[in-house]
Amino acid sequence: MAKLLKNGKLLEKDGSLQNKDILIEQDVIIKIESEIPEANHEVINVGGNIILPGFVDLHVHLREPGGEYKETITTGTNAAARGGFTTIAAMPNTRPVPDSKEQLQWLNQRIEETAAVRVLPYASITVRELGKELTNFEELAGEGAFAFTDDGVGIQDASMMLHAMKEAAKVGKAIVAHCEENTLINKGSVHEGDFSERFGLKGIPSVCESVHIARDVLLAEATGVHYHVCHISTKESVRVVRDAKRAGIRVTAEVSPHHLLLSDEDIPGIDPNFKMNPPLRGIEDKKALIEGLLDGTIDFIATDHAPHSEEEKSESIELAPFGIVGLETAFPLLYTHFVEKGIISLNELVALLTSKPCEVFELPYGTIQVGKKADITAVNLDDVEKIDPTTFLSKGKNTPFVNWECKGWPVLTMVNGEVVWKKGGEVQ
Ligand SMILES: NC(=O)N[C@@H](CC(=O)O)C(=O)O
Ligand SMILES: [Zn+2]
Ligand SMILES: [Zn+2]
Repeated sequence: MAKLLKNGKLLEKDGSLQNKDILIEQDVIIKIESEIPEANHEVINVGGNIILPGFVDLHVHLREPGGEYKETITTGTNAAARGGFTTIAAMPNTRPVPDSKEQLQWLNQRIEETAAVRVLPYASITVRELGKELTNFEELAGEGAFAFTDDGVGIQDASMMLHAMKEAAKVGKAIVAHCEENTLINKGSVHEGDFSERFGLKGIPSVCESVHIARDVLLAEATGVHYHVCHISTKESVRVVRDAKRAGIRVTAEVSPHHLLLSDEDIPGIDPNFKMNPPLRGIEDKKALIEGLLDGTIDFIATDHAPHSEEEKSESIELAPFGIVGLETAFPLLYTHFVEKGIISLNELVALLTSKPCEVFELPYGTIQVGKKADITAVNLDDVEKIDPTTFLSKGKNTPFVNWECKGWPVLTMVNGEVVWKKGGEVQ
């Protein structure tokens, strides 16, 4: 039976909201009109809420295999569905790492059996992400690797990166880079700046990230590969990416909601729920990230959802792992702090979470159109709620945004024509 989404308001390109019904046959949108008769369709009433393309998050840690106590493919994708995300890309810093055909086959099978939303698996650049030996890019691409990354660690060796880029270019895949120079980390757990000085903590300097980006854009120029920068965080990094784009180098970048919303000035005290990699930088960095997002230097937003157990996050600031969760709070936070405050339009925010990442990685998702997959998120823009980690479907409760009051919460998420989540918490 075809499904009919009724009573939804579609966000048009000019920013206006139009009452539209959407007819879905199997997993595809077959008709969008102001009034489609109910006939014998299965009617899904979206109750006057706004209808958006399902959100796309190309930077998510699902932790399975090996870290199931932090998150599983099931819990992580349920969290994605609750956050309105219909397609996510899974980072490979798992145990084992998807660095071989067999591991990637296993992962794809597991995704097929247990994921609530579409999951695109990354493969690693180096074997076990150890930075010593390249993986077999051709084999991994053949097995459906979305792109290549060693997220969690930087590629230290320039010649390793050069060879990785050449291999990635050959198979037509991107190199997605966690940029961190090990000799500059300084054993820090926060940004090297006012906060680290005030609290007498070791700090990670901005150059720890930006020197890798500067090196890599030149390597990207030499190889012609699509080079994508993960979780960009410093003003110098933004400048390097801007200049590289101007020079015609094929570089793209993502930024996380937390780096757009917070700087080290906002850290209330020593608290591992404010510890992530890269760290929250200075206020000038935050401003540069927003400016970079507005002028197109930064291409899209990705959460870097990084769940950890409460036990791990209760360790000292030095010992607690880096990372915070993001899937269930991204849209309400960004809507409240950027759209409601008039910094960007709703259309722009939605594009940064949907069509932009899809354009960058040539994915056929991220828009609501006849003939496309029915990946749809309905959002109640008037709903005001406080962020409460005890309600998260993610196993990870590690967020710095506890009790933040936000407006604009997802109410229904559909992937491939199937409702996978509905407000009230019930997972479909
Ligand atoms: N971002 C983080 O702070 N942590 C990530 C690793 C990463 O994204 O580099 C993790 O896997 O926990
Ligand atoms: Zn990373
Ligand atoms: Zn990450």
